[in-house]
Amino acid sequence: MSSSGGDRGGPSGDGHEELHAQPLRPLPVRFISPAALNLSRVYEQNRQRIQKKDGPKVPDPTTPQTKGKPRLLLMGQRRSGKSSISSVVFHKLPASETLFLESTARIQKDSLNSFMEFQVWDFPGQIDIFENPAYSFDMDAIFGEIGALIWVIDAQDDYLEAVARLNVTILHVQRSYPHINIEVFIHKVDGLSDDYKLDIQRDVTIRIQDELSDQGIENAPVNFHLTSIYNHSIFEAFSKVIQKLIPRLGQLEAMLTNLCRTCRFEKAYLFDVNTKIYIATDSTPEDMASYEICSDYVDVIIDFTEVYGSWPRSQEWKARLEGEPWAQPLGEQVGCEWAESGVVLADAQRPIMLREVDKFLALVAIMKEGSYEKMPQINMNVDVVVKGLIEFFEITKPRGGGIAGQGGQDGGVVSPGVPPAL
Ligand SMILES: Nc1nc2c(ncn2[C@@H]2O[C@H](COP(=O)(O)OP(=O)(O)OP(=O)(O)O)[C@@H](O)[C@H]2O)c(=O)[nH]1
Repeated sequence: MSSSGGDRGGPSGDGHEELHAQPLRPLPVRFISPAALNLSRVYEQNRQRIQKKDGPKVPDPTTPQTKGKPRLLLMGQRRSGKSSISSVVFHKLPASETLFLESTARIQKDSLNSFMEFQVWDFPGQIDIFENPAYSFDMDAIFGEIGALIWVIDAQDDYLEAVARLNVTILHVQRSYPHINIEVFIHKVDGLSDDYKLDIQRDVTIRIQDELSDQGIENAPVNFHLTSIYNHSIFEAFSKVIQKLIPRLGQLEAMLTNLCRTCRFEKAYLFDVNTKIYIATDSTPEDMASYEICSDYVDVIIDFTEVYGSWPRSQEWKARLEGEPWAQPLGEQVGCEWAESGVVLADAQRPIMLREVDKFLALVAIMKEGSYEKMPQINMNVDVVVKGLIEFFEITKPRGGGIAGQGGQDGGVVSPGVPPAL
C-alpha cells in the first residue's frame, strides 16, 4: 500500500501553519507518517530518560559503537551443553546428534542475521577467563556490548563448582558491566522429576543470592531457567533472553494483546521463524502447550515451504486457480498475498493461523472454537497488525548501526504508508 504525501495530520497544528506561511520552495519533501513521527519522538525521549537515570554507561543504541549486534555469551563448565544449545537453537541440529559434538577448544563466534542481528559466542568450558593467568582477555571486547551472559549449569552433574565459578563471574561482570543480564540455564533437566528440578533451581538460586548479598550486591539482574534441548524449554528460555534485548517490547505485546481481544484469539505469538524463538506474545498468562503447538506449526510450514518452494506460480497454474469454480483473481481469494496458512486442530477444534510478517517473522495465533466462520474480519484485523509490525521494525531499524526495537503504537490503529517490501 502506498501513502499519499498530502495527509500530514501532525500532533500539533504548528507544522501546518508554518508550512502555509512559507513561500513554496521546490525542496524534496520526505513523507513521514504521524505514527512514525510519534514513535521517533517517544524513542528519543526514552533514550534521554535512560541516559539521565543511568549516566554515561548506557550506550546510545543509535551510535555506531554498539554495531547493532547485541551479543549472547554462552559460558559454563565443560560438557555442560553450551555447543549443543547453540547448535540446536540456531542451526537446527537434531538434539540426538549433539552426542557427537566435540569439545570446544576456542571461542566460537556465530553471527546471526535474523529480525535483528546478533552474535552468539560459545566459550570453551575449560577456559576460566577470570581466573586463568595463562590467558589474557580483553574484557571490554567480550563484555562491552549490551547483551546477555548465559551461564549453563549441568543439572545432571555435581553443580557446586559450576555455581562457584558463576559467582566469581557475576561479581566481575556486576562491577564493570552492571547492565548485562545474567541468565542461568539449569540445563539437561530432561529425565528429572518436577520436584527435583525445582529443588535444584531453589538451591542454585539461594547459593548465588547469598554470595551476592555477602559481597554487597543487591538486585543483580540474574534470572533462572530450567532447560533441555530435548523439549521446547530451551527455545522458551531463549525467547525470554532475546525479548529483553528488544527495548520497546511492551509496544509489540500491546499490539498482540489488542489483536487477541478484537479477534478473540486465545494466544498470539510473533515468531522468529528460523530459530522458533518468539519475540513477543500477548499479555495472557504463559502457556507452554500453546507455544509448543505454534512452534511445531511454524516448523511444518517452514519444511513445507522448503520442499515445495514459496510463492511464484506458473501462468498456467495461476489461470487454473483463478478459473472456475472460483472465478476470482488470486489476490482476492487469499487474505494475504505473501503467505498465510491455517489449520484446525481436530481434537480441540481450535484453528491455528499463521501469517508471514516478513522473511524473518511470522504471526501465529490460536483461535477459539468457531472463529473460522469469521475469517474475513479476522483477516482484516490481522492485516492491520501485520502492517503495524512491519512499520514497527521499519522505524526501529538501526540507523547506521544500533539495536533494533524502539518505537511502538497501539495494535488497533496503524497508519498507512508502509510499503510491503519484505
Ligand atoms: N540429557 C541431555 N544431554 C544434553 C543436553 N544438552 C547437551 N547434552 C549433552 O551434553 C554433552 C556435552 O555437550 P556439549 O554441547 O558438547 O557441551 P559444551 O558445554 O559445549 O562442552 P565444551 O565444549 O567442552 O565446553 C553432549 O553429549 C550433549 O548431547 C540436554 O539438554 N539434555
